[in-house]
Parts: sequence; C-alpha cells; structure tokens
Amino acid sequence: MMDERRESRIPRSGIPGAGVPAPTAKPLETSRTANVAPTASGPLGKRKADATDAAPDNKRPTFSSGAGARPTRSNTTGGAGGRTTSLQGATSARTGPSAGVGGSELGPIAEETWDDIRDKTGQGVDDVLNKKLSFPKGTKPERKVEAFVPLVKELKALGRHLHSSSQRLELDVEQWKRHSAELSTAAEAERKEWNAKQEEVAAQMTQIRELLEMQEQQNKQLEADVKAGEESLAAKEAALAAVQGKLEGVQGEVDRTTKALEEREAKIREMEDVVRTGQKYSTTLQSYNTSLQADLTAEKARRDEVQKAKDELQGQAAELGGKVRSLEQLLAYEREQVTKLREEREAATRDLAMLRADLDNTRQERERAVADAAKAKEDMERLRAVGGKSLETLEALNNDKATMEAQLSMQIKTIASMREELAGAKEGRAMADAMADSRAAQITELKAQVESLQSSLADAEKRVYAGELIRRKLHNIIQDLKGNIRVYCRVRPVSAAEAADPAHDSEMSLDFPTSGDLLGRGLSVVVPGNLTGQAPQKHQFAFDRVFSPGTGQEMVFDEISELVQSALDGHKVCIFAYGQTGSGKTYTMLGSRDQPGVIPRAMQQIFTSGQKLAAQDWRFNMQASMLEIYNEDIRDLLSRKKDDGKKHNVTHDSNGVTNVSDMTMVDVNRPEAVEQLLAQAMEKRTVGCTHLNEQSSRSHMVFTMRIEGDNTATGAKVSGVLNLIDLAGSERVKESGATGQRLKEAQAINKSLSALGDVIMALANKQEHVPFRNSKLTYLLQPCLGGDSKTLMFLNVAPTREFAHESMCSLRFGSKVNACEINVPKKNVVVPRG
Ligand SMILES: Nc1ncnc2c1ncn2[C@@H]1O[C@H](COP(=O)(O)OP(=O)(O)OP(=O)(O)O)[C@@H](O)[C@H]1O
Repeated sequence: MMDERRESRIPRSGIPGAGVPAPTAKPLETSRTANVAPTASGPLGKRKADATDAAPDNKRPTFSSGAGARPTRSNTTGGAGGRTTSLQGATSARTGPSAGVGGSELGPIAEETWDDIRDKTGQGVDDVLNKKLSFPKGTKPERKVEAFVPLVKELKALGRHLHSSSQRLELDVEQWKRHSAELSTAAEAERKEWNAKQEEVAAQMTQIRELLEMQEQQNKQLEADVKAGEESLAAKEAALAAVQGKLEGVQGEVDRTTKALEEREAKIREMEDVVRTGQKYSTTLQSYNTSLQADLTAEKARRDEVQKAKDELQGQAAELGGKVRSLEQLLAYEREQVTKLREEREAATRDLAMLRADLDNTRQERERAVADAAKAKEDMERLRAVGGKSLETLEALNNDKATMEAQLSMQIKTIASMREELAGAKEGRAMADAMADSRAAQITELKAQVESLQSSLADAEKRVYAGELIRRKLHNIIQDLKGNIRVYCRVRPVSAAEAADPAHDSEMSLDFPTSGDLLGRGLSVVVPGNLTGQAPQKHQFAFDRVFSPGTGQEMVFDEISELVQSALDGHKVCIFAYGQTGSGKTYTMLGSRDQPGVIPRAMQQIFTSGQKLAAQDWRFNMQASMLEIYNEDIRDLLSRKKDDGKKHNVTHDSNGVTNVSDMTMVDVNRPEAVEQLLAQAMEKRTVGCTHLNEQSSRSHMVFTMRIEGDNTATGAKVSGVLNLIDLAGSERVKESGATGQRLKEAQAINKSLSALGDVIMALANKQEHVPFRNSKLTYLLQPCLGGDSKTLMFLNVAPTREFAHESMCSLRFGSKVNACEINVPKKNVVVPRG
C-alpha cells in the first residue's frame, strides 16, 4: 500500500532524467510489482508471474524473464554501510568500510538496487528526486561531499532502475508490437470471416424478411378467417347457448345414467372378475372333474369286477350252500344211522348179557343135569348093586338125560350163533364209528370251506360296499363340481287301494333298466294312447338316481346321507320333494313312525355325527324352525298359538342365508327334541282329504336347521344350513275333485309350482332375469336354486298307468331341474389364522 501510494506520485509525463517515455503510470507499476509480466490492467490482460502459468498461448505474448528479471537481493546486496539517505543515516554510514569521499570514491562502493534502497528507507522516487540537502554554515566541503554520497548512490540506483525498467518496457513494447501485429493479422482474418458471415446473415435476413412478408400475408388471411370464424362462432355460441340449456337438462340425465352405467360397469367388472376366477376355477375343476371321471370310470370298472366276483362268489356260495345242505342231510342221515346202530349195539349188548345170563343158567343147569346124571348113574349103580331096581325108572332116567343133553347142545349152538352175532354187531359198530368219524371229518372240512367262502363273500361284499361308497362320494363330488341341482327320482309302489279299485288303471306305466349304463339311473314311461288314435309312446329319462318301488326308506336316505353330512361341514344344503299329489313326497321326507323318512333320519345322523365330532373338540349349536306356505302366506309351525296372525317376510343376506322374520327358533340338541317339534308342526300343518290322497298336504312345508360349530382346540368355525322341504303336490283340479276351499288351495299350490317351473326354465336357459319374486316359494328357495347351496330334488312319481300323464310332466320337469346350474357350493368355514 505504501509503495503504491508513493509511486503514484511519479509524474505521468515521465520520469525526469530517466529518458524513457512512460506511456502511462501503469507500465511502471508493472515493472515494479511484476517485472516478468504485464499486469492485468495492461493491454495483454492479466498474467501471473508464476512459472507454471507459462503455457503457450498464441493470442498472448510471452515474455522472457531473463531480460526483465528483477535482480535478486543477493546480487545486489552490497555492504552494510552507505544505505541511509538522510543526514542522520549518513552519519551512521560513516563507520562503514566503504566510506569514501568524492565520485571516484563511489566506484568501489557496492551498488545497491533501487528496490533495496526503497525497501530499506521507505522512500519513493519523488522523495529521492526532491531531496534537498542543507548544511549549517561553515560545514566543511568534505562533509558536504560526504553527505551527498548516499544521495548520489540513491540517484544512481534510481537511474539504473529506471534504465532497466525502460529497457524492459522497450522489450515489452517490442513484444507488444509483435503481438499487436499478430493480433492485427488475426483481426484482419476474423474481419474477413466476419464480413463473409455478415453477408451470409444478410442473405438469410433477406430470406427471413421474405418469409416474414409471406407470414404477414398469411396472418392477414388468417385474421380474416379468424374474424369470419369468430362471427360464425358467435352465431354458433348463441345457438350453443340455446342448446346448452337443453344440454344441461340432458346432462343431469346423462350424469345419472353414467353413474348408473359406471355402477353397472363396476358390477360387470366385478362379475367379470368373478367369471374369470370362476373360469379359472372351472378349468381347474374341469381337469379335476376329468381326473375324477377317469377315477369314476376306473372305479366303475372295479365295481363291475367286484360285482362280477361277487356274483361268481355268490354262485359258488349258492352251489356250496347246496352242497353243504346235501352234506348236512347226509350227515343227519348218517347220524341217524349211527344212533340206530348205537341203539342196535346197545340192544345187542343187552341181548348178549341176557344170553350170557341164559348161558350161565344153561351151564348151571347142565352142570346140575350132569350132577343129576352122575347121581342117577350112582343111584342106578347103587340100585344095580342092590339088585332090585326097576328097568322103567332106569329108562325114564335115561330119557331125561337124553332130553337134557339135546337141550344142552341146542343151547350151546344158540350161544355160538349169539357170539357170532355179537362179533358181527361189534364189527358193524366199528364200521359205523369209522364212517361217522370220516363223515365228521368231511363235515368239518366242508364247514371250514363254507366259512372261508363266507368270509371271502363278506370281503367281496365289503369291497363292493367300499366301491359303492367311493362311487357315491365321486358322484357327489362330480355333482358339486358340475354345480347342477341333483335329481333323485323315487317311484312309489302301487297302493292296495289302487290295486283293489277296478276303476283305477293300476297297470305299471314305468319300467326300469335291469342292466347297462342306466342301471339305477334310468327309467322309461309309457304314455297310453288315446281315443283320438294316438299310439302309446315310450319316453326315456335318466337322473342322478332312480329308486324303483321296492326301495326302502333306509336305502333312500343312504344315498343322501353324504349331502346331509355336508351341512355339518358348513354347507348350505337344500333337499326338497316335488311331485303330483299322492306320489309319496311326505312319505319320503317325513315317513311314518315305523318307516321314518329323510327329516328324522337326517336329524339322527346330524346328532350322531355331532357327537362323534365332539371327540375332535367340535361343539355344535343347532336351531330349528318350521314354516308352511299356505295360500301364499307364511305360517310359523312352531308357534305356540294356532294362528299368531304375524306377517312373516323373507330376506336373503349377502351370504345367501335366508331369514324369515318373526319365526320361532328352537334350540335342539337331540333327535327326540326334533321328533317332538315335527309332531307339533305336523299337527299344525294344513292337511286335507282329497280325491287322490286321504292326507294331502295343502301347503309347502319348510324345515330349517341352522348348524353353528366351533372347534375349541383349533378355533375353526363352521356354519351350515339344512333346508328340508315337503312341497304341496301338483294336481289337476278337475281330477282332484276339489271345490271351495280345496279348490282355492289347489289353485294357490299350482300357481306357486308353476312359478317354480318358470324359475327353473329361466335358470336352465340361463336367462338374465330369473323371476324368483313371483311367488313366496320361489323367493324362499332362491339361494337353493340360484345360489351356492347343495341342492337335491326328490322327484316323486306314482307308478300306475292312471297317472302316466302326470308322471310324464313331473319327469320332464325333473330333467329341466337336473340341467339347472347353480354356483359351485361353497363352505362357510372360518379357519383361524396361524
Ligand atoms: N315309497 C312308498 N312306499 C310305501 N308307501 C308309500 C310310498 N310312497 C308313498 N306311499 C304311500 O302313498 C300315500 C301317499 O303318499 P304321500 O302322502 O307321501 O304323498 P304326497 O306326495 O305327499 O301327497 P300330497 O302332495 O297330496 O301331500 C301314503 O299313504 C303313503 O304312505
């Protein structure tokens, strides 16, 4: 700062005495501060004196540091003395070794550079130049000269400094000139280039101007168009405003429609999702179905094989049974023989004993006779000896002896023959014993054979039963997968009254296949011809199962027990009986005390299974309700009052569970409780005598059981519903002979059944609208018919020709129902997390 301040005092016109013109003060400063490079304020711009910044740059001149290099202090450092510029300094310099007097004496003094002096004394150029020395009077000239020496040195140094600065400046100027010439050349080239570019730009400008003119013309045209457009727009806007009003009105409608549409679309999307999922599921199910079908076919083949084996075994068993019977007869005969022989042997033994006794007697008698003869001989001898005995006595004695001897020989013969007989009897007994033993061995062997045959028969029967169970399960699975309503057709037997009634055509109109694919599934009906000449016609039908008249209640229930079971597994199950009046619906669903039907058996099964499942920590809570639909009114059959007068409404919740308002729900936990409820309900149910059925149901009866189960160990929950429905029978009003109240009932029944027919048709034809709401019955059955319930219909049919037309109608209806697809039944199970 100090330097700058001082140096600024250098006159701009130049340094007097330096002889170097200073173009401006700046070059001087430059030489002072950086004598190797022009300062930033110089014409060449700022340049660092740093050697690393010496990169060649064509546009900037480079300066050699040699010529302008500032001498280093060591080069210039002289002795310590002679550096002061003041008198006081001169005084101190006097002690220096170089102190001398006069100009010649200045030569040997080491020359200080101006920079050293300036640094040391802090003087500027002006200070030195303007320095004046004054001496007191009488100062000796030598002293004065001495005093002038430092000033001279300073001036010399300044002179040298200015000289070298001027040289450097000259060099700089030289370089500057060179650079300037280079720049001029470059500038000239650039100017030429620039001129060329300018010309180019001018040409472009001309083009642009032309374009602009064209654009302007177009703009004008456009403006005119816009104006015309604006006018027509204004006109249109006016028209639009008029339409706008109308449009706003329509818009509201459109908005509403759009909203409805969006809702519909959302629903459609939802449905599509459901359909897609369903399709995926269906594909999976189809493949599963195919594999099940294959399994079923294999199972059927196995069943057929087993059946064949069973038949063979049964044949063998029958044959063996015959053999066993004949052997048993033989055995009985042999036993009889053995008994007889035993008796004979005992009789022979008894005879022998008697003979032995006789023999002993005879022996004794003979011995006695021999003794008597010996005595008589002795007597005779004695008489002869005495000489006086008569000849007659002797002869008599001889005769006695002869008789006795004859008797003896006869007895000996008898004994011999008796001995022979005894030996023969003994032989016969031994033979009989041996025969009896061999027969007994044969019988044991045969018994073992029979037992083994019976056990293999039992095995075969077990296998047949197991195969049958598998078939039934597979059938049920397939039914579930198909999602169809199952139809089991049941044909009742001809009643005694029908058989006895001469006016009743009690010939069978139905026929059942005895073999082949439709065995147990098919039936044909012959519709008799009529007076108009129409020939009798035979129609074939096939259902999921057909029960011929001989089928008992147990077997029928056996076929649906799986379905009932699934209510306990959390499914909605619906079983209903349909058919003409008197065809056996109530018999099938309720049965009698001796022959209980589906409802009591289902209850029994559910309670038994529930108890079994208790071992696996399941607890069930069951509630029952019963209602009838009579003349389109719902009545609570479990209400204590005869007619509670309540209006009952049917609703279905989002899970497809049906609720009927104000119904009596009874907790049931044992089958007997259900029996009581059934008895109570049956007393209340509307039943009447008709021409066709003594105890005809005049209403549709619905028994509902809700089953809630939870597993105390796993926390799983199930919720199932079992709907068991006994529909009122369809009837031809004319033939039923109904009048008055019965006629009204019949009409209501027929109306609701025809509504059921409409619903079935709509479902079978996959119509968009299904008229569930057309009757209380169809609305109540909606989840069973159109939902995800497992549904089965008993199609009850009367067997005789009398009812052939009604049977035809029922069978056709059954086929339609069988074709109805409902959703794949789903289980209501909550499985706890983790
Ligand atoms: N499978 C069967 N075996 C023996 N008897 C039967 C069978 N089916 C029905 N019956 C008898 O036939 C008669 C009529 O049966 P049921 O009352 O069950 O008919 P329904 O279809 O319910 O008639 P409705 O519609 O008039 O009520 C009854 O006496 C019943 O015992």
